[in-house]
Amino acid sequence: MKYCAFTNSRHGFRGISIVTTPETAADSMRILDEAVVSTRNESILPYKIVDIPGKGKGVIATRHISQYEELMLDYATFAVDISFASRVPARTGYQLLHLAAMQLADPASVLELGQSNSFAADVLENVLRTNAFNTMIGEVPHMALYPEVSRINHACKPNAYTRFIPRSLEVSVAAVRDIQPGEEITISYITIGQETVQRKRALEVWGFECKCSLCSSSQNEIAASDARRRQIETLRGQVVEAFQDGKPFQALRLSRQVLNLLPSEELFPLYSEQYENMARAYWFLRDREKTMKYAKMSLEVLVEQGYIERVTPEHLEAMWRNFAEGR
Ligand SMILES: C[S@@+](CC[C@H](N)C(=O)[O-])C[C@H]1O[C@@H](n2cnc3c(N)ncnc32)[C@H](O)[C@@H]1O
Repeated sequence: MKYCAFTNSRHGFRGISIVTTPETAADSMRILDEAVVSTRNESILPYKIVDIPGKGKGVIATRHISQYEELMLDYATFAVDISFASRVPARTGYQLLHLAAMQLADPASVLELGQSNSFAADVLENVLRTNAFNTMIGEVPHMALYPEVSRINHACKPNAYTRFIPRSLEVSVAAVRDIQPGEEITISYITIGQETVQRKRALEVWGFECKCSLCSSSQNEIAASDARRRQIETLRGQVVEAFQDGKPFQALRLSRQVLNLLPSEELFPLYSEQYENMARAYWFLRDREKTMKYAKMSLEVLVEQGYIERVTPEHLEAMWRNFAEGR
């Protein structure tokens, strides 16, 4: 398999270099050939990058940020085909990675990102292992670096979340809840809502011991949070079983219990799922009015969270289809 370093200086804030196959490059004209140029006024950004004790650099809010407000927009500057490392001899691989970085107008925007991986033999391998997010370019999995998002530390009860747009290798960060000036902005690097043991296991690939506020709280608080998370997971599973057993009233009751527990763990991304479950239950009970009410509530959460622009008849029809087909 042949890999090359392709660069487009007119992509996002800093241009982009992609180490990939010529086939993937040919399928990625939008990213590699078109100008996706964004400018911004740095002086009005609602955050700044600072040193955070015990975590290297991090991002803090410089003003109040409202729930679901978009607080950061970033573009991938560097991307590498995931199969590259296993298919190319190490030395050739490192050379190509460095060539790709040097083709950028500002190689330091990549080379100076955080490095905390103890197994990496090269600076760019370290940067990738410490900071990259998985993303698809066309149909092919790649690792991608978003220099500013890369400065956001992980928290197990994060106050922000990422929304990726693979088509343009763009990512935006929005607030899970209101964020106060001076508060550190955090995202979750792993699936949200897991208990301590599962989180530790999932974070092993990142190679750091989590020092977020939840993991640094007292044993009692950690145990209480774990118990609530366990209960939420159990109830979510029971909702699915209730539908499988044809028990919509039970599903309704369980979904309400999940909804009551979500705020204590700040698991706002799960609201939409539970409102959809309630719509599904009322659909089985042939209550058209309530089906519509909860279907709309489910979709309105997605609008607020910035995943869709508005609730359309097509969204609702897709939901009815899913209910009818048991999906
Ligand atoms: C994507 S980078 C985040 C920005 C990084 N702190 C920097 O200085 O550029 C990920 C690295 O930050 C550190 N980090 C992130 N979240 C952390 C946390 N909750 N506790 C301790 N270290 C953390 C770890 O070294 C991790 O490998």
